[in-house]
Amino acid sequence: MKIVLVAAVALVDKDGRVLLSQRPMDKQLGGLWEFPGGKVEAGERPEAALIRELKEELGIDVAESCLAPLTFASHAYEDFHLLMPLYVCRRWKGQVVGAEGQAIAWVRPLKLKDYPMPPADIPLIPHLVDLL
Ligand SMILES: Nc1nc2c([nH]c(=O)n2[C@@H]2O[C@H](COP(=O)(O)OP(=O)(O)OP(=O)(O)O)[C@@H](O)[C@H]2O)c(=O)[nH]1
Ligand SMILES: [Mg+2]
Repeated sequence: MKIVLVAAVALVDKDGRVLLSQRPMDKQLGGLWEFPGGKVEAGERPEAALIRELKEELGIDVAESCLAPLTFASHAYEDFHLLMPLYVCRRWKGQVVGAEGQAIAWVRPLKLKDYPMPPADIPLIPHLVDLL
């Protein structure tokens, strides 16, 4: 089984809300709400991948020192195994926008369950509820 490494982040605002981003309808798991991030490219560090994806997807600048590891997802999809470290970040530069046209939402931890998420993400929610 191919292991795919994806770096993701829970951006947390001053009110303790978490940012979710809606996957484009035409992609795998389209329409589901996910943590921003993406695939780590060959030779790339996960933190660098995340900083790159945050710029591309949300238009913000994040310093590596502001990425704190929280937990990870390990999930068997039909065609690959997802290994996804989840960081927490409370500081960034710029205004968070759906830079690729996607919907975004700031969500209170206890409301995360109201947003349909990929199966790999479900076990991550209690960690955020505990933290926040
Ligand atoms: N970013 C992100 N990906 C997730 C989450 N949960 C989850 O199962 N995934 C899966 O991890 C993979 C990440 O792929 P992606 O499509 O976001 O990758 P990417 O941003 O590099 O985009 P691209 O491959 O279209 O360039 C997808 O298979 C996606 O379904 C999540 O919370 N955030
Ligand atoms: Mg992505």
